[in-house]
Amino acid sequence: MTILQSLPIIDPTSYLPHTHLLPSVSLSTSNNRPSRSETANAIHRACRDVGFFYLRVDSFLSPEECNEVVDSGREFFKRPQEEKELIRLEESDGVRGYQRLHQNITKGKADHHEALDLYAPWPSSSSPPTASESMTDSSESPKTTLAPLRGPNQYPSNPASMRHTLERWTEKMKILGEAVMHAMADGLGLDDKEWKDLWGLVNDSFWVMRVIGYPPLPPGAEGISCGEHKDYGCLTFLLADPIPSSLQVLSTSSTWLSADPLPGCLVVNIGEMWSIWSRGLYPATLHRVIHTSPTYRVSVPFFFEPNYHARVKGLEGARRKCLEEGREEVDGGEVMYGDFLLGKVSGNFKY
Ligand SMILES: O=C(O)CCC(=O)C(=O)O
Ligand SMILES: [Fe+2]
Repeated sequence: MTILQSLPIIDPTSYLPHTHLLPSVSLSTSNNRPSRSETANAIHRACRDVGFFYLRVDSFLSPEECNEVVDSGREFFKRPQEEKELIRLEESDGVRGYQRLHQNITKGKADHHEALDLYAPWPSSSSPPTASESMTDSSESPKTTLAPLRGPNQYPSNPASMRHTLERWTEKMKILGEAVMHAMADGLGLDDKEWKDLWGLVNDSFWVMRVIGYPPLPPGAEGISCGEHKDYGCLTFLLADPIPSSLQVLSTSSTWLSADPLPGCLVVNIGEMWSIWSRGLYPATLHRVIHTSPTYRVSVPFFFEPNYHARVKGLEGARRKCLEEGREEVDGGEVMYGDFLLGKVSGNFKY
């Protein structure tokens, strides 16, 4: 098995609509980028062998717009605690809004970070709550009458531009989501009809965005900045400030690799829904954050997820690919993404 010292770098330019490329990327320079088949093959290897990769986005995102997102988070976290608490989770549906330091729990342990969590608007066409969608019987339930995930997003008043900055970022991430999904479908060898079917499961993504602030871990303290976990959904696009050695990824060779930010790149990883679609060929990778450097760290993961009501199960194309590569397929069953997500978020916070 190859021991990877660092994460692969994938350039999705050939899958991005030309109209969305930066003006500085002329047709001639975009022709120097990898072809669709080169990108698709590279993404297949990255998803199969590592589960994490760098996505080179310098043809699509300017350094200024990336900095603006991180800077707005940094500004927000500097505001007085009482002001941040005005938009705490409990003011909405218990999952949208500001969470204070240690409010997020991973595997029973409090994480040393604060955050602002946002979700796609609740799908208007959806049916009334089912029993599995209610967490009102939990002793940990927030003091809110709104069912989880059904409340409004909450935006800070300071900085006032943050809402607009994050909404613009969301639109960009959705375009990137389509490009990377398409490259993955090609990498897996799906035909056109199979790609369209897959796209139909993510074309109204129930996305999630977190703006996370990490104070340094106190020296010698027990605890972790963000506990070891797999992401729940489809694809995570992580934008982080340049502080190295914070995010760590468990490689298939069982060593922790540092996924340090690279200029012009986002860090991307695949979540559990891709693990099911790919029949285990693309395992969702364990990762964690241990932030000991003395500088306050800001990261902004955008989770490009399936549609809320998408039914996710192993793809036929993945079965063919497993056979072709002589790999055993893993049956991950079938889940309704929204149910799966609710099961996860309802245990995430201490109120
Ligand atoms: O802050 C990071 O680098 C990663 C955060 C993360 O893994 C998550 O929120 O799922
Ligand atoms: Fe994560």
